[in-house]
Amino acid sequence: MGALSDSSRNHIIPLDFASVQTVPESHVWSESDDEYRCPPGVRSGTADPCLSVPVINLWDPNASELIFEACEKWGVFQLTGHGIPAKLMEEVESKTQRLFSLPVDQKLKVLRSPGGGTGYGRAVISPFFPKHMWHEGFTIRGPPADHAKQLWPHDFEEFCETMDDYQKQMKALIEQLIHIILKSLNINPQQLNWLKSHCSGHETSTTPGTALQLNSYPPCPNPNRTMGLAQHTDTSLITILQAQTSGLQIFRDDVGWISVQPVRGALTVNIGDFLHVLSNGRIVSVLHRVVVNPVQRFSVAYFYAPPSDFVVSPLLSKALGDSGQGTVARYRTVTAKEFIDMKGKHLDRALSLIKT
Ligand SMILES: O=C(O)CCC(=O)C(=O)O
Ligand SMILES: [Fe+2]
Repeated sequence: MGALSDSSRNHIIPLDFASVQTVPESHVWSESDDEYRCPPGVRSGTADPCLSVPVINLWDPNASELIFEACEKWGVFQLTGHGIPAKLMEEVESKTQRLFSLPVDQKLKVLRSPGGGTGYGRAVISPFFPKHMWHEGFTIRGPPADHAKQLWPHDFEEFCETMDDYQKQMKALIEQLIHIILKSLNINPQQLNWLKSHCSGHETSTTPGTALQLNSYPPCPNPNRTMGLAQHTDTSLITILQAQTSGLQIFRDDVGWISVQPVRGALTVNIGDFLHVLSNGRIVSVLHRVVVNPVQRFSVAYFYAPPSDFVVSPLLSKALGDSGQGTVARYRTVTAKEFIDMKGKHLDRALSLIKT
């Protein structure tokens, strides 16, 4: 491997967390990094501890209204009654733990390649921040067999089966949620004609773009001076997160950072940029980050985006018109791929770059 690719590799390799006793300077987020810890003009620290993200049961007769209200006000909610078997959620969690518990030289066998979309490595948003994050990740797109065979040559099938099953169930749940939200917006779901397209496991320009992101936030000797995952919005229509431990915080303009206290068995549903644009800004694309605990934390995020060729623009409807937001498109038209590329170059400034 040449010198150039070695240095790009180094930008992807996470710290060997097991071998450090103190937090290295490269991972210390100080007061002067506050502009990265907090949106401009807002004090760091957390908001009213009594304020909490809505918890919605999908079986509630008013679930559709409650979901839409949460999307407009919060851009995030915890979902119970979602129908994902507890056993599958436990298996995904334990296989995630097993992966991150491997010795570092094993994990490096499946290192993400520079510019690549799958494998082990630092958060892809890392280059936008001055300090490194207390985090290691593993990204899966479609069947993870190639990487799993490298990690566990003799028993890779179980990992693949669990992750495949989970991805299928997440996809179906997100499509159900998108239907509910489009109905509330009075938008005909046929405008998104790829919804419920058959999942062959292989993505094309006409199938939804999906990814499963396994995250580990290792135990930290000085959690107050580190950042698990710096603030960002997701480049998805919807992201579904599974995590048993606290650490996720979401930002609300009117109150600041709020911790999401995981409800047992619930999944956290985050609205991403694409749904924000399709709703002409009516639905919030939630800004979020992860703070570090003294104990290790794992999370699993499933991202669902439109097909790369899909032309994304506000779907104006009477419902939007009624609120005065429907008559003028607040975002210009871009393909999903163009927007993803803009996000890769500009991160959270990408949305403002497509504002009309
Ligand atoms: O770990 C979490 O709770 C959040 C992860 C996340 O935001 C992401 O992977 O985009
Ligand atoms: Fe995220």
